[in-house]
Amino acid sequence: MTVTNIVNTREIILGALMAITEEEQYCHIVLRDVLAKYQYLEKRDRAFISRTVEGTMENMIQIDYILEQFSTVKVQNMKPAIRNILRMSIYQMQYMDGVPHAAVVNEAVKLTQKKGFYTLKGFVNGVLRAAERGIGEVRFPDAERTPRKYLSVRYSMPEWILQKWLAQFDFATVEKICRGLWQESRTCIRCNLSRAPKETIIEKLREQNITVKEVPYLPYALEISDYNYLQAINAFKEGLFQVQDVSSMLVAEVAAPKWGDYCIDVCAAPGGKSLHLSDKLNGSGYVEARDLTDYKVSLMQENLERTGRINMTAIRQDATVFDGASVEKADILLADLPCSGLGVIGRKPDIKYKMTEAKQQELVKLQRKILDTVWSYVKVGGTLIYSTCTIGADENQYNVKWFLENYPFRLESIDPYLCDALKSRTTKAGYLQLLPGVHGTDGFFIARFKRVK
Ligand SMILES: C[S@@+](CC[C@H](N)C(=O)[O-])C[C@H]1O[C@@H](n2cnc3c(N)ncnc32)[C@H](O)[C@@H]1O
Repeated sequence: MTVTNIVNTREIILGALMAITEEEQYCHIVLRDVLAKYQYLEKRDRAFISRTVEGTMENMIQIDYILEQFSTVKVQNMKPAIRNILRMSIYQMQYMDGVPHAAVVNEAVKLTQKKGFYTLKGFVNGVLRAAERGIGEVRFPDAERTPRKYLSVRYSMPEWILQKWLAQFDFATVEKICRGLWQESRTCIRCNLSRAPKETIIEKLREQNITVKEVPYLPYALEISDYNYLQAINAFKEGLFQVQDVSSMLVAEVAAPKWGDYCIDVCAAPGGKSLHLSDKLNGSGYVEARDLTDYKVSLMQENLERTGRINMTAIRQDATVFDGASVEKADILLADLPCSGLGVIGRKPDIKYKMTEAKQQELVKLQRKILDTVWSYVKVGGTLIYSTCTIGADENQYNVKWFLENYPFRLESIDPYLCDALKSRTTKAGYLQLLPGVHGTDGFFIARFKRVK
C-alpha cells in the first residue's frame, strides 16, 4: 500500500462513515456503492475499507467508550467528521494488529487537516496519542456488578435492546446472542434442487475454487467462502442457488407445500422464501409473490428470471390493503413481515443504532395491521406462516398470542418439519425462535398456524 493510498482509503472510509452515521444511510448499501466506485483500488485496499467501515460500525459503542477515557470532550459533542476520524482510528488500534498505532495517529491528523479542521489537529493528535499509550489498560464495565452495561460495551449493543432480551432470556443466553451477532457471519446458500442435485452444484462451485461446506439443520444448505463476488459465480448465474441463511430456509420447510398448493407470500421481496416454495412445488401449484413497490417487484423479477421459475409471479400489492379476490384462495399464506431486524445485526451492524423502541412499537402495529388484512386469504384448513428476522417477544410471541386470541387459527406443531436438534417444547407447540450464538444462525422466528373455520 502506498502512502497516497493510505490517505485516500482513509478519506474514503471517513466518507462512508459520515454517510452511515450522519445521513442515516445503510452500511451495506454505502459499502456496496463505495466498492463499486473504487473498483480500481487494489484488493487489499478494498478489503481495508470494508473491514474498517464494518468494524467501526459493529464496535461503535465500545469505541466511543474507549474514546471517552482519553478525551475531555464527549463523543456526542464532537464535530461529526472529527468523531468519525477518531472512531476509525480507535478501531484500527483496538482490532487491526497489522496497522502500527503511530501510523494510525499520523494519518488521522493528516486527514483532519485535509478536511479543513486545522484548529482541531492538536485535539485529534492529543486524544490518539493518549489512546496509543493507554488503550491496553482501559477498564471495561464489570459483568457481575453492571451486567447490562458490560454487555453493551463489550458487544456494542444498545442498552434498550439488552433490557428487553434480559427480561426474556438469562444472562448467559443474552451473552451468547450478542457474541453470535458480533462474530463474522457466513454466507449460506440454498441449492435449487428442482434445477440440479446438490452434488452437481458443489462440483460447479469447486471448479471455480470456491470453498464449500455443509451447514447443520438442512441437507440442501451450504456455506460458501473464498469467492470474489456473487455475480461471477457460474452456478449463481445459472440460477442453481440462492443466497439465504439457513434460518430463512426453515420457513418454506415448515410451510411444507404439497404438490399443487396455491401459495401467497404477502411481503416477498427480494423473493428468497417464495423462490424456495416454488422450488419445493417443483413446477406444480403456484406462488404469488407480492411486495409494496415496483422496485421490490423488479428485484423478485430478476431472481425469477435467473432461476427460471415457471410457477411463480411477482406482483405489486400493498399488504395493508384488503384484496377481496384473494379470500380463501391460499393453501399456504406466508407472512414474513417487516420487522426490527435485530436477528440480522451480524450482517447489518447499523440496524442496532437505527432501531429504537418507538420504531419497534410502530412495526408491531404494522405487523398486526398486515395480519388483520390478510388472514382471510387462507382457505379453511390452510396454513399461515408468520415469520420475522428478529429476536424478542414484542414482535414474535406476543403477536402469536394476539393473533390466536383474535382470529380463527390454532398453532400447529412444527416438529414434523424439523431435525431433532431444533425440536423443543415451543416447536411442539408451533413456533421456533432461533438465536445467533445458540443455534449458529441468524436470529429468526417462525410460527405455523392452521385456519380452523
Ligand atoms: C422481511 S422482508 C421480506 C423478505 C422476503 N420474504 C424474502 O425472503 O426474501 C419484508 C418485506 O416487506 C415489504 N413490505 C413492507 N410493507 C409492506 C406492505 N405494506 N405491503 C407489502 N409488502 C410490504 C418490504 O418491502 C420487504 O421487502
